[in-house]
Order: sequence, then structure tokens, then C-alpha cells
Amino acid sequence: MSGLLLKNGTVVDPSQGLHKKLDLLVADGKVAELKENISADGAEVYDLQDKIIAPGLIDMHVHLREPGQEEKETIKTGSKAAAAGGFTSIACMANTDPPADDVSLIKHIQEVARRHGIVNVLPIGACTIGLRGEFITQIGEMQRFGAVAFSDDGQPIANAQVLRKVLEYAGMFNSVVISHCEDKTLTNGGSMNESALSTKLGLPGIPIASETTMVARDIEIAKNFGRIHLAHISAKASLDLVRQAKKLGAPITCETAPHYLLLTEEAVGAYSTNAKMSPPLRQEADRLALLAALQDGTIDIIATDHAPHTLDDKRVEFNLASFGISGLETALPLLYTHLVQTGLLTIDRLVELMSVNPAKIFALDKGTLKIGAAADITVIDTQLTKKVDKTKFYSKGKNTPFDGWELGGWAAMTIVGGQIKYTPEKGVWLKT
Ligand SMILES: NC(=O)N[C@@H](CC(=O)O)C(=O)O
Ligand SMILES: [Zn+2]
Ligand SMILES: [Zn+2]
Repeated sequence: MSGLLLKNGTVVDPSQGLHKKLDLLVADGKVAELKENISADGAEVYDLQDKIIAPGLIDMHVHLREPGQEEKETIKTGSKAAAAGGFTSIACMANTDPPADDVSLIKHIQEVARRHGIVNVLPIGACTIGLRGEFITQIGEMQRFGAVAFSDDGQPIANAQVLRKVLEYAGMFNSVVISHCEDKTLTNGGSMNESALSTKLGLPGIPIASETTMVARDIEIAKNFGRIHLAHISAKASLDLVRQAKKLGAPITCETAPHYLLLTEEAVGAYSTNAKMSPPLRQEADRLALLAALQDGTIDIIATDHAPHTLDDKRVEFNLASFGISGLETALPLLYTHLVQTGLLTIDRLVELMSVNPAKIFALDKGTLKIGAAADITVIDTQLTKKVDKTKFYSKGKNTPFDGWELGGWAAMTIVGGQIKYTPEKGVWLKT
């Protein structure tokens, strides 16, 4: 028989409460066997001693920029970056040009992704036409053709009545709406966290209230009209609201991104535009609150908010630079090194946050290594350490504040639908 036999690795699969040294056999694109001492004639055998075998990581917040801004990223380069970063599935935001606000765009993204066949690319449909926050898109149709969630990310839906209608409509199809919580009138052209530091640097600040007022509004709207997933939470005060709302049973989930867990506004330092993103990096108390919220379950998901930009978009005055950082190729080693190896999170919890929970919240048939499941698998190297080198990124976006960081926990193998798509030795394996 053909297939892949993964031997001697430690299987970490919180969907089955598993953390155990087991062999795993992949056949016909599926998990065929999971037990001790498997032998299978004809299968390619890989010795995964000192490696972790996890259900494939799922990133629910990625900007792929195609169509329209291919100089920043394409579906192909973003998919390669995902595979190299250990992600088997990525959900791409609708703020392309034109935005993914109708079925033809959803189909187009899927077709291009399928042609390249690297990772699963799951399109997110826009909530409103042109992301303008006025007229609702054909949510049901887009879902029927494969949109996995709906979001105007990049823009808030400022009009609460529009958001209500979006939720009611998406709710009819059990689809989740992802909200970019930002009150633009409070952001008011700001470019970093509003604080003593922003004053010192002479940069216009973005107050925490720009996020929290919208988190509070969204919670109230969710309680009354339907489920909301809050994107890129950056502030302690937002977490306090979410924690309280969850206690009361509000249909709210939320995510944060690696940079909010590992950096503060201090990273802006000497006007480093690679530390500029929306929402902005906050302060140490916020960072610590985010870590605590990962532990107590207030935060459900870690997503990268991979936001690639060109050198020219970033090599300008701080206030003029684009918001966002390239995240797909650093997320796993950053989190493994700084959260798992430091003992802040177990590897099991990290896999929950990056695979099991995204699958659960967005009703994806993924996030598990149960027998019969699609063989989307991330193998993590627990021994190798090396430096982040942005010049080696598959992503066109070299805009990272983490260049040169020495990290462990890199992807040792990314398997999608039973096929190896990435190993450090051979790089991304393209379709032949
Ligand atoms: N996060 C960012 O700083 N930028 C995102 C937009 C967004 O996620 O809101 C982008 O599209 O560049
Ligand atoms: Zn956003
Ligand atoms: Zn985003």
C-alpha cells in the first residue's frame, strides 16, 4: 500500500485528549491508523523522534491581497508562507481589490488556490458591498459556494443597524461574523497606542477606547442578534468586557495575534514601521492580561492577522506607513518558544488555540487527528533553533518586527490532505 507512516513522534491532539507517543498512518489522504508500533508495507516511513505531531494549524485571519494588490502578496505566495509556517488551512479576509463581496470572487479565490494546491484556502466573504458598511452582501449565496465566515475586516461596521442585519442574515446560515472592533472617530488618524510614549515620539495616538467602545457595542448586539467573533483583541479592557460577557452567556468568541502577546508599544522605538499595525501594540499590562486570557479561556483563538505590505508601503514616515505585519512564517516558533517553552501554556493548549478551536468555532471539518479525518497534520521540531530571516520568507511581505529573533518550535513537516507540502530540507513542495 502507499501512504505515509509517521513513527516515534509525540501526538498532541486535544480533540481526543491525546498526548502520547504514537505512530500515525496516512492513507488515501486520511488518518488511517493511530496507535503504537504500526507497520505498513509500502508506506513512506518518517522517523519523527523529538517531534510533535499535531492536527494541522488553522489561521482564521490572513490577508492574501489577491486580487488587486499582488505586489504585496498573492494566493500562491501566501499559501507557500502558510505551509512553511506549519499552517494547513488559512482563511483569507475580504479586503482585496475588488473586495470579496460576491460569489464570483469567492469562486475565483478557491479556483486559484486549488490550482496551486498548497494549503487549504478558505475564503471569508465581505459583510457589506465594497466594505462600505452600507448594503449587505449575499451572505447565503457566498456561504453556499464556500465562504467560511463573513467580515469587513480592515474596516469596522460603524452602523449598528447594518451590523444587526448582517448578524441576523448570517445567523440564518449558522455562519459567524468576524468584527474588526475600531471606532474610527476615536482612532482619528492615529498611528500608535495613545500614551506617554506617543506624546514623546510626537505621533498621533490611538486610544484604547477606540477598541473597547466597539467591543462593548458588539457584545450588546451579539446578545440580542447573533454570534460575533472579535478579531485581533489588543487591550486588557477589552478582555474584561469579553470575560464578563462570556460569563453571562453572550455568543461571543475572540482572537488575539502573536505580536500582541510578545511585544508592546516600546517596539515602535525609533519609529520602526514594522511595529505599526491595527490595532496598535499596547502596554505591558495589556500584554500580561492577554497571556492570562489565553490561560483562562477568555481568548479562544490565536490568529496571525498576516498583513503583508511592500517595502515602499513601510519605508516612509511612521504616520504614512501601512498598518500590519507579515505573520505566517513566525507565529508557530514565536509562540512555541515564548509561551510553551517558558511554561506559560502547554503545547496542548497552544494546539487548541491554533487548530481545535478555530475548527470548532467556524464549523470546519478539521482540527483533529481522529481516524477517518482528513490528514492535515503539522509536525513541530522541538530541538532545532534558528534565527528568523525575513529575506528567506516565502511571503512577499518582509514587514516583520521579529527579524533576527532566535526561535525553536519550527514546522518540521506540513501535510495537507495526506500530501507533504513542506519540509525544511526541501522547502515548499509544489504540485508536479
Ligand atoms: N491589521 C492590520 O494592521 N492591517 C490589516 C487590516 C486589519 O486587519 O484590520 C490589513 O489589511 O493590512
Ligand atoms: Zn482588522
Ligand atoms: Zn486583518
